[in-house]
Amino acid sequence: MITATNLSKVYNGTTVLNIEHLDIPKGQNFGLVGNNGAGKTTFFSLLLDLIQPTTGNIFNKEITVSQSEDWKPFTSAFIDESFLIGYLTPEEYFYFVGELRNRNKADIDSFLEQFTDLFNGEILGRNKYLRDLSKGNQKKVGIVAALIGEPEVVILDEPFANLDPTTQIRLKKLLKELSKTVGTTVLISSHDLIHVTEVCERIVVLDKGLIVRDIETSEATLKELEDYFSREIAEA
Ligand SMILES: Nc1ncnc2c1ncn2[C@@H]1O[C@H](COP(=O)(O)OP(=O)(O)OP(=O)(O)O)[C@@H](O)[C@H]1O
Repeated sequence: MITATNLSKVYNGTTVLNIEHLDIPKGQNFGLVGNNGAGKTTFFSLLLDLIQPTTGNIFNKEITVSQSEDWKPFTSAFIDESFLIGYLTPEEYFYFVGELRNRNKADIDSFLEQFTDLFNGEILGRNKYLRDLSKGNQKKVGIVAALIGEPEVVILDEPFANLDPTTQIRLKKLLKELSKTVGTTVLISSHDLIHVTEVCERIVVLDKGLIVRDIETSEATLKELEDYFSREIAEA
């Protein structure tokens, strides 16, 4: 579904991402982990054509994302709050995204019913602008909006950050079901090794822009990741 070849991004002479080859098959629940500055957001930004690669290409369903917009109808993402529109209420924002995805208000209203528990009475019908919601509630809106219109590819940067424990548990279930029952290709990044190993069937570790681990998730994965990330502490 998604392929990166010879993909690199260089800022001021520093290579922040360098991926020789990466294939993410359709329907995979794919997790990206790595310390601060490892290149996770850079990879997602390239995939969404928010930045241009220095070298190489990234293909979404064989479409070169930097050269064609044909991937947009089946791809959605929530990277950060800049994806939201602060002066809209959540309802207005969901309807707006719905229009982009050819869904009318009635479609959106019925789509939103499944998120009543997740919203916990704090999102809909409150007449609050998105800019006035808490960080966690903004994130809920962004993630749910990214699911409007049954996208084939969903990209979420740090989806668990700022969410309360109950919402994290609900979100994990939701993300697992997305790939299992609907066949959505789900890409997430996370600093939470427990969440990412629970949700993702494959985990790639980035270190200074390089892929240093590519793991099919198993019972041993959490320990393997914890060992990997504690190695520097152990060496010191
Ligand atoms: N516009 C830019 N100009 C210069 N350097 C940049 C720019 N954008 C990102 N970088 C650098 O690229 C590197 C990778 O950043 P990126 O945001 O992809 O990391 P990340 O893995 O998402 O980190 P975090 O876990 O902190 O979110 C960092 O060193 C960052 O400073």
